[in-house]
Amino acid sequence: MSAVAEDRKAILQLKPTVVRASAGTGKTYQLTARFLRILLQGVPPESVLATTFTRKAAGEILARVLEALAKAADEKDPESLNGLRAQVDLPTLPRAQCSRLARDLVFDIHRLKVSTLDSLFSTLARSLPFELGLPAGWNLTDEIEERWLVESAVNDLVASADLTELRSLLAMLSKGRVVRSVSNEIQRVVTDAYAIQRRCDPEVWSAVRVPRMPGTQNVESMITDFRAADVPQKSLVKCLNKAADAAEQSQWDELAEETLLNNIVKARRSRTEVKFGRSKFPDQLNPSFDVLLESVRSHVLALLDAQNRATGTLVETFDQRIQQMKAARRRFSFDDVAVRLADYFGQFDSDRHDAIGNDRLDAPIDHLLLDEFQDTSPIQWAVLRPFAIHATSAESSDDDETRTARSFFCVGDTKQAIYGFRGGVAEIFDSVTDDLDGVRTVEQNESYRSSPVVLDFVTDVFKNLKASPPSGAQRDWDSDAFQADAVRRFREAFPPHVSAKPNLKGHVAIWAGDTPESADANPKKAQWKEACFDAAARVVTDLHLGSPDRTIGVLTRSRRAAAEMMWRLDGRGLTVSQEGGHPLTDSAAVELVLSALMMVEHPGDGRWQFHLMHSPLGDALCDGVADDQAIERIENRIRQSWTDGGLAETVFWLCDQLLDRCDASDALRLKQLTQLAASQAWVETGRLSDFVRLVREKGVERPQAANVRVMTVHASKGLEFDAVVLPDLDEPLTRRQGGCIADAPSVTEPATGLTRYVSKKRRHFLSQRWQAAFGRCEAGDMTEALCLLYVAMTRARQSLQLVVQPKEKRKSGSAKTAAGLILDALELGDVPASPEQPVFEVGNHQWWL
Ligand SMILES: Nc1ncnc2c1ncn2[C@@H]1O[C@H](COP(=O)(O)OP(=O)(O)OP(=O)(O)O)[C@@H](O)[C@H]1O
Repeated sequence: MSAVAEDRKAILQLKPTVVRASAGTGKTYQLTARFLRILLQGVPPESVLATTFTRKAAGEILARVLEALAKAADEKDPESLNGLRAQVDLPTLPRAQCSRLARDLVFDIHRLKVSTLDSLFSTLARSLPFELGLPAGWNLTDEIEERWLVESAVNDLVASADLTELRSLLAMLSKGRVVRSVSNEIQRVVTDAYAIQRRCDPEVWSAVRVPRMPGTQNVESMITDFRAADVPQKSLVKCLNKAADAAEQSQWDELAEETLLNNIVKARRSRTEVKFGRSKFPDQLNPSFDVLLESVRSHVLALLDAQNRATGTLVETFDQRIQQMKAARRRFSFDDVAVRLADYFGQFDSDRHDAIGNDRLDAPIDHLLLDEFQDTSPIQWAVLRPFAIHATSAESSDDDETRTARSFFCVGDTKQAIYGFRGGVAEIFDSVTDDLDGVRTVEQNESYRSSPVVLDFVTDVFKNLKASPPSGAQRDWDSDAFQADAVRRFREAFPPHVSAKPNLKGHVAIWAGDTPESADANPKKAQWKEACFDAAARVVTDLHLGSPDRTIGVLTRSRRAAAEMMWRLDGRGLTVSQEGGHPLTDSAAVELVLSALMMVEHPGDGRWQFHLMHSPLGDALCDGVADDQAIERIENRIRQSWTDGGLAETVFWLCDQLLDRCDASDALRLKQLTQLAASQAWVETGRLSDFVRLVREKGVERPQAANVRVMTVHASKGLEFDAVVLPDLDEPLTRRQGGCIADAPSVTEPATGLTRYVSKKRRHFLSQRWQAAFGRCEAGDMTEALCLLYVAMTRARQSLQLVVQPKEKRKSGSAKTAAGLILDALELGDVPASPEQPVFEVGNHQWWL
C-alpha cells in the first residue's frame, strides 16, 4: 500500500490524527469522510463535534455530509453509493444503512454538531453562566455593536475623567505630540492594546528596562569634548557642535534619530569601522560618544516606559468601563466569552479537563474534528484543549480497526495562516502533537484541485523565493533580516506540489499594466495601480468571453481594490457577483428611506427634507398633496409609526411605499434593509441616527449567481475557481507602523511583556530581548503575507493570471511586494509595459477547450 493510501486508511480507522496538507489536497473532503465514517459506525451524532471558523465553512461540511448520504441512498444513483463506499473505505456499505442514517439525521438535524468556534463557545458559555460571571439573559454583540460600545466607553471615560489627569496621560501616550481629538486618540490606543492585554498581568507594561542617565559631570565633559574636538572635516565639527548644543539643553529626543548616532551604533554592532562620511570616526571621541548614546538611550527608553505604563493604566480603566457597560446591557462579544471560558478552564489540572466541558453539554464530545486549525488563537485553543484531551485519552489509544469510543482529527495548513490579525497563531498547530498523547501526523501535497501547470508555477515561485539580506549577512537587530529569515523558512519548508489530475489543462500568465498617461514625468502611485486594475479588467473580460461557463475569481488584498475591480467590470457590461458584503447604501432606494428617518431625527435640517421631497418616496408619503404642510405631515406620520410600532415596523412601512417603484436590484436591498431593522433590536434603545449609521457601516452581501466573482483573498479561503485573476500584487507585503508588541515565553502563553511600537530608526536603543520581539513580530507579518499570496494562487483550478506594474531593470532580492517576489523567483528583471502580450506565460492559453 502506498504511503498516501496508508495515511488515508489510518484517518478512516479513526486513529488520533493531525493532517497537515497543502491547498486543494482534500482536507475538507477527508474531514467529511471521517465524519461520515464515525456516523456510519453507529456513533450517536451528538457525541461528534466538527468545528471550523466561518458559518459558510460549517454549512459546507454539513451540506457535504447530508448530500453524500442522500445521494448514496438514491437507488437510481449507484455511482454515488460507490463513491461514498470509497470515500469512507467501507466497500460493502449497504444502501439501506445510508438511507436510514440520512433519514434519522434529517428528522433530528439538531443532533449534528457542525459549528463555528464562536457558536460552540456561546453554547458552552450558556451552560456555564454562573461560573463565567455572565448575567441571566445575556446576548452576543456583533462587530458593529462592539465598535459602538468601544466608542461609548471611550466617550464616557473622557467625560468623567479628571481633565488634567487625562491630558497628562495623553501627553505620555502621544509622547508630547499634539492630539487633535482626545477620544480618537484614546480609541486608537485602546483598539491597539485591548485584545492583547486582556489575559495578562497588569505588570506586563513595565517590562522595558530604563538604563540610568549618565551623571551631570560626564554629560558636561562630553559637551566640552565635542566642542573642542580637533577634527579635519568641517561637517563633523558642525555635527558635533549641534550635538553639544542639543545635549546642553537636554534635547535628547531630537538626537535620537540623528544619522551620526545611528551610523555609529550600526557600525559598532556589525563590528565594522565607524565612519563619518567617507572618513574614519575619530577614536578619541568614542568615550564621549558613549555618554551621548547612553543619555539618548536613557531618555528614549524612559519615554517609552512612561508611554507603556500610561497605556496599561488607560486600558485597565477602559476595561472596567466597557465591562460595566456590557454587564448593564447584558451584551458581550465573542472575545469576552472566549476569554472567560479560557480563564475558567485554565483553573483546572489537565486530569480534570476531561470532565469540565463535557459535563455541561447535552452529551460528551467523544469525537472531535477541527478544521482550518492553523487559524486557531491561543485563547481558542485553551478552550478546545480539554475536549481534545478527552478525545485523545486512553480509550482511543488502542489500535483497533473498529474503534468507535473516542477519536481526534485536526486538519490545517500553516501555509494558509491568514488570520493573525484576528489572533490566529499557526505555531499552535505545530505544538498539538507534543501537547496531546498518541497523535500521528499525516502530510499531503497532492492536489485534487489544480492542474499541473498551475501547481508547477506555484512550486516554482515559492521554492525560489529570494531573501535579502542573505543569511550570512544576518544582523540580529535589523527587521529586514528577520523578514528575510521568514522568507527563507517559508521557502525551505515549502513542499513541492503535485497534481492528482495530470491531464488537466492549465495556463499561467503574467501581464504588465500600461504605463499611465500622466501630465508629469512620474505618474503617481494611484495611477500605476489604476493601470493594473484596467489591465486586470481586460484579462477578466477576455477570459469570460472565451469561456463564459467557467468560473473566474478576481481576488484582491483589500475591499477597496475589490470595489475598484467591481466598478471596472460592471463598466464593461459583465455580470459580476461581489462577495464579502457592502453597505446597503449602494442602493438609491435605501438612501431615501434613511433620509426619511433622518428627517424625523433632525427636523430642522433641510438636506433630508430636500432629498425626500424630490423623490418617489416623498410623492408616496404626501399622498399627492405637496402643499406647504406636507413635510410636517410626513414627519408626524413617521414619528407616530416609530412611537407606536418601533423601528422595524417603520422601516418596513417606508420600504413598502417604494417597492413597486423600483427595480429588482433596489427591491432586494430594501428587503435586506427591513431584515436588518428587524434583527438589530439593540439599536431600538438608541436613536434613529444609530440605525442609519449601522446601515452605512454594515456590509450585507448581494447574492447574485454569476461566473465572475470579485472578493478579497480572505473571503476566498476554502473556495476554488476555474480561473483566478490577481490584480493588486504591487501593494506592500507588510506595513506595520504602530500598535503593540508582545513578548511571550511561548505561542500559547500570555505575554510577559508588552510595549508600544517603536519606529525602525529608534529600535537599536531597545535591549536584545525587545529587538528580538519586534523582529519576531515583523517576521510573522512577512509569513502571513506569503500565506496570503499562497492562498490566492492556489484557488485556481486551471488558469492563473497575475497583473503587475511594468518596470525596467528591477533590482532583484529585496522585494517588498508580492509582484517583486514572484518576478525575482522567476528571474524576470525587466517587465516592460505590454498590455496586449503577457510578459511571462506557460501552458495552454485556451485551457477551457
Ligand atoms: N480523494 C479525493 N478524490 C477526489 N476528489 C477529491 C479528493 N479530495 C479532494 N477532492 C476534491 O478536490 C477539491 C479540493 O478539496 P478540498 O476543498 O477538500 O481541499 P482543501 O485541502 O480543503 O483545500 P484548501 O486548503 O485549499 O481549502 C474539491 O473539489 C474536492 O471535491
